[in-house]
Amino acid sequence: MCAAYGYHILTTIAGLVLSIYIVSKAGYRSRRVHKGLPLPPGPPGLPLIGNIHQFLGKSIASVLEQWKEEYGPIIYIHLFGTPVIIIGSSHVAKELLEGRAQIYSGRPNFILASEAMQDNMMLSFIAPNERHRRLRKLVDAQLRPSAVTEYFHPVQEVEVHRLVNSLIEDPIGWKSHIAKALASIIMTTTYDRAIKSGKDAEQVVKNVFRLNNELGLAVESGKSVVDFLPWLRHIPFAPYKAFSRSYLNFAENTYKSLMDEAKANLEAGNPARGIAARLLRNPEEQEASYREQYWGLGSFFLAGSDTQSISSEILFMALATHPHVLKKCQAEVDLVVGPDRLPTFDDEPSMPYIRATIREAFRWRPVGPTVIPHATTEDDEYIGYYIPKGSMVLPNLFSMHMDPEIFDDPETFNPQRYIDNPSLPCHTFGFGRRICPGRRMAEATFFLKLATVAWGVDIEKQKDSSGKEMDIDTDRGQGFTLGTFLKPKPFSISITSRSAERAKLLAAVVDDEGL
Ligand code: HEM
Repeated sequence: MCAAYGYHILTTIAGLVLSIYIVSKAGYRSRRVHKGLPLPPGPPGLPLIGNIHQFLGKSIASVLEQWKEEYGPIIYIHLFGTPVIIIGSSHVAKELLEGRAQIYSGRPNFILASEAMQDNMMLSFIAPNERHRRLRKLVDAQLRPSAVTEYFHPVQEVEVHRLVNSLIEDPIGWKSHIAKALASIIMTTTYDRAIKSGKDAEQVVKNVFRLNNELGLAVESGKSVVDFLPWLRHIPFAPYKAFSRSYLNFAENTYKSLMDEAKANLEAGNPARGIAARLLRNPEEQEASYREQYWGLGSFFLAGSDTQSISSEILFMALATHPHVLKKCQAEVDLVVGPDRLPTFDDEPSMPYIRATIREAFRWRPVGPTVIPHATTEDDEYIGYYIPKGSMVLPNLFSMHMDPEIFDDPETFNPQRYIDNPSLPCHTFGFGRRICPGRRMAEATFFLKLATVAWGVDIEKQKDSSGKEMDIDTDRGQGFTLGTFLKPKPFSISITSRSAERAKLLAAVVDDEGL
């Protein structure tokens, strides 16, 4: 990790020096006017580097929020001459990212994160080209609503039961139980490979962490100079190359060996219902090559694990700090389910408050406050402004989700707002043609998880040795770190079973379901 970061810094410094030389030769782009149209407003930048220095040492999200206050919901800046459009309102996001999806569904030129580190194989990072079409088709087909119900629900039920049982048996380890359960859902539904032992879980969670974390370093806006100065890739010993080669080998081996294992399992005649097995059983129906298939499934592993476990930590934080919300969830579950059975997916339509609580947690502290940047594939004009082709488009979810004109008292965690007005927006899963294809699967897991948690346990702030409640800082600046994801800083909670009878019933179900 440290070595990877070191390479990254070296790459950045080398890039900066070279960029100043090249850009000074070429002349930097000033605030352009095209066919008489101005660019959107924005903070003035410096010659050559643009606005990059304004992010140094600050959280990107807080800088963007401050700019929204000053310049409004659509802002223009540039980073080394690459135009960047920042969107700070739901209305503008819907008009552009959804209404004009044919122009706004590109991805920036992620030379480090996509080309060098992933050989342009990872769905989330590639431009809307033929490969993207094949991979998105494969992923959408496997995550369609009927597949989620048929293949995912049985696995989600078993894993959620095991999770809540582990929370009762070992409350201190709550975070690792969550990470393990969510990784296991992905591994079982994708590769028929449930995580059984603690050691197995540790290895999978470690792999996911490495894949996400190193990629995060490369994606954070403005950190990868080669993305803004593509000619740097022609320098033979550019230091980022060693780092990216090592990442690519690791990712390729991880995704390929998971698929190869699923293939061997199938060939051995073992029962297999996972996505890999479904693809492998019907090779003639697949447009995507074998390599594309294992990278396509790798996108579940990469995009579906940390996003869900960090969002779960946020949900638990919200429950521990808003006891009246947990009480209302418990009252709803008790009314619909009662004490003598566990919640099921069939209960979902009768549990609007549970659904609203999940949506509110996604709104309140979105795990990716700038989602994955989009890019424009054509020049465009919007409300009298010129939007250049090739702009990076950065949705600023904090400004959208905390807009006082849309949300009453937006900083307050209040699920009731989605009951009173179900059409209130929540953009945590992104936009338009690039919207998260795993959202239905994630929402299903979150429904059953919260319903079963509310059925089975109480979550409260932890008390210290003198019996005083320990503070949990929920402030999105102070209480969180923002790297690849918005992640709560460590906090302690107390988890206890609601009654001995419920704990016994749950343990018996887990026992029945086996490992
Ligand atoms: C709480 C859970 C999750 C959150 C908050 C989340 C959020 C996101 C966001 C914000 C994007 C980018 C959208 C955009 O560019 O507009 C995305 C893309 C993606 N997500 Fe998720 N995600 C979650 C779970 C999952 C799961 C469970 C899977 C798969 C099983 C998944 C697979 C993907 C893939 C493959 C993409 C790339 C789509 C593309 O670029 O065309 N995600 N996700």
